[in-house]
Amino acid sequence: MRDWNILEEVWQVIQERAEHPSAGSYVSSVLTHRKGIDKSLEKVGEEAVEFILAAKNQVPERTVSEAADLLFHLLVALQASGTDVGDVLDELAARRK
Ligand SMILES: N=c1c2ncn([C@@H]3O[C@H](COP(=O)(O)OP(=O)(O)OP(=O)(O)O)[C@@H](O)[C@H]3O)c2ncn1[C@@H]1O[C@H](COP(=O)(O)O)[C@@H](O)[C@H]1O
Repeated sequence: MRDWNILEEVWQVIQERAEHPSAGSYVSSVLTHRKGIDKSLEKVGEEAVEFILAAKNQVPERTVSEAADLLFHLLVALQASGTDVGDVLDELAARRK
């Protein structure tokens, strides 16, 4: 089974960027965007559509790449909305049958 720690690592970097915005950081640029949370939500929407198209058209490399974009932008949007990813994990765990 693959190591899922990368999701936690990326989440930690997103927290770090939120607490200490830095000039060259893409995450900081999204979190401090003039559109506010809308920028982050737009990215989730865009990447979801791109993922759907790649999967629907059965293009494996693009499906992987767009899924990574979607997961990344979902994590950024969780941060932008003040949601703790730990609560999302708890919710998934509570749904286990
Ligand atoms: N996983 C990612 C990641 N995936 C995509 N991107 C960036 O997302 C940007 C958006 O690309 P798009 O083509 O979708 O969009 P665009 O039209 O160019 O830009 P916008 O729509 O966002 O304005 C690109 O600049 C990519 O580099 C990412 N930027 C950062 N990360 C992770 O976040 C960490 C922190 O990054 P920084 O905040 O840049 O230090 C990195 O170490 C990575 O782990």
